[in-house]
Amino acid sequence: MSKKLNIGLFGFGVVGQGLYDIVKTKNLNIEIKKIAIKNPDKKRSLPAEIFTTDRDDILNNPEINTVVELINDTEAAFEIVSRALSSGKNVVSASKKMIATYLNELIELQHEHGTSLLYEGSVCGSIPIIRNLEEYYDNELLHSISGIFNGSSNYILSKGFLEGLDYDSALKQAQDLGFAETDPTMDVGGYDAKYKLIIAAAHAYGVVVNPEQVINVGIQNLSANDIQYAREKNLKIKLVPVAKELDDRHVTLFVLPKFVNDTEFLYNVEYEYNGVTVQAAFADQQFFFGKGAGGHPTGSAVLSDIAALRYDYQYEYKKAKSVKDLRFTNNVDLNIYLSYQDESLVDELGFEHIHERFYSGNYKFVTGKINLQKLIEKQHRISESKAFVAFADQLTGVSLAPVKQAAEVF
Ligand SMILES: NC(=O)C1=CN([C@@H]2O[C@H](COP(=O)(O)OP(=O)(O)OC[C@H]3O[C@@H](n4cnc5c(N)ncnc54)[C@H](OP(=O)(O)O)[C@@H]3O)[C@@H](O)[C@H]2O)C=CC1
Ligand SMILES: N[C@@H](CC=O)C(=O)O
Repeated sequence: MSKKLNIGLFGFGVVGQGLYDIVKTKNLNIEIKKIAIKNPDKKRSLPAEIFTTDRDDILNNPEINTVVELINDTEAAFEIVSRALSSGKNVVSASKKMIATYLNELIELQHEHGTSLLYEGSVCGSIPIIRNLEEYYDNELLHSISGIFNGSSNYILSKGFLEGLDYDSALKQAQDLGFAETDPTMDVGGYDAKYKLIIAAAHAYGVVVNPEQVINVGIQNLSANDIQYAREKNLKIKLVPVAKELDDRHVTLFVLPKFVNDTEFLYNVEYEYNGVTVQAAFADQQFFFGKGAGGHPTGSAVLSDIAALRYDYQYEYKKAKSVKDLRFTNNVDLNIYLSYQDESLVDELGFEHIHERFYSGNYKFVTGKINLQKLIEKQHRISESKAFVAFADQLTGVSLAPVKQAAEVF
């Protein structure tokens, strides 16, 4: 018999309400006892007695054994989750920024207090990728994980590419549908996809990477010329996070827009759908597909975690224990496309090879091989000068850069 879960829920927005809708249709051995929210004056769909603005009503309540954290405030979420884990309560969270930022601390708290933190809903909404990376691929060597990890930016790209809708209107729709973050720069700037990538990489490779070390370039500077370039080559542009093992000691992570061709699974992933491509040594290529944003899809993943807690499920971070020598690096070479206005940017980026250069009126682009570290150094410059960068290759083309001779380094 599974144990009864008495839940204290933090957050009753898109995902909190979505979870509540699903829970009430089920006859599980779980009960939502109290819901903490921020604004006591907001109109709610449930009786006032269930709500509180005092987090202690949940955290200090001995009857509540499980906390579900679904709020949009990273620091408050970390405080709530830390206190819950430290006081013997298991936690389910979907707050990817909080989890990616504080993953080492959260792993430590679980070890120290013997409590469990599950977060399937934090990565690609309804797609069960974390538990698969943790359990199913436990003994598999994973060459790469990549995909579409952000529903809002994919929604905007699909609306533009398939329906010709302008960027601002498509973003407004993504916000109205509850897909976008409170600050949508998180979505369109590739931050949200990066947080999710970092969480996935911890389970796939056992490396916990500081978000500040990982480049994220978004879709804000995408122009009609870039879309036209893709169309003419029968390509689509998607925002793609990549984690790739380069050799048995190095793994790299980056988030860049990518040209995707029609033989790739991601080509047909549209709107708020997400997709995850796993390239494994023995299983070869596998693809996971599902809704990546929205109250009910995310609520379904949160509920699956809650149900797993009835049987005391915990992540073991198995790869972290088994793979000791793997290190994160940005010292990789990759092929990119850069469309730009400011000619000096191309020189500053120091391409290793230029494959193609094009000038016509106000549309200029270059394709070539570059060191990722160079892109990181010039990231602000690229964004300020309204240049657009995309990964223009397959993952097999991403390689560890040769170590420079001392004379070249200095
Ligand atoms: N929307 C989506 O599709 C997905 C969202 N997520 C993540 O889930 C989390 C919630 O997202 P979402 O539901 O969209 O956000 P919303 O903005 O819709 O809702 C946020 C909720 O958090 C509450 N809240 C904020 N601060 C506090 C606090 N200090 N104490 C208690 N409650 C607080 C708000 O209260 P009030 O109602 O009073 O304003 C609100 O109910 C975020 O971390 C998001 O990144 C993950 C996957 C998908
Ligand atoms: N803002 C996110 C919500 C889900 O994680 C997205 O658009 O994917």
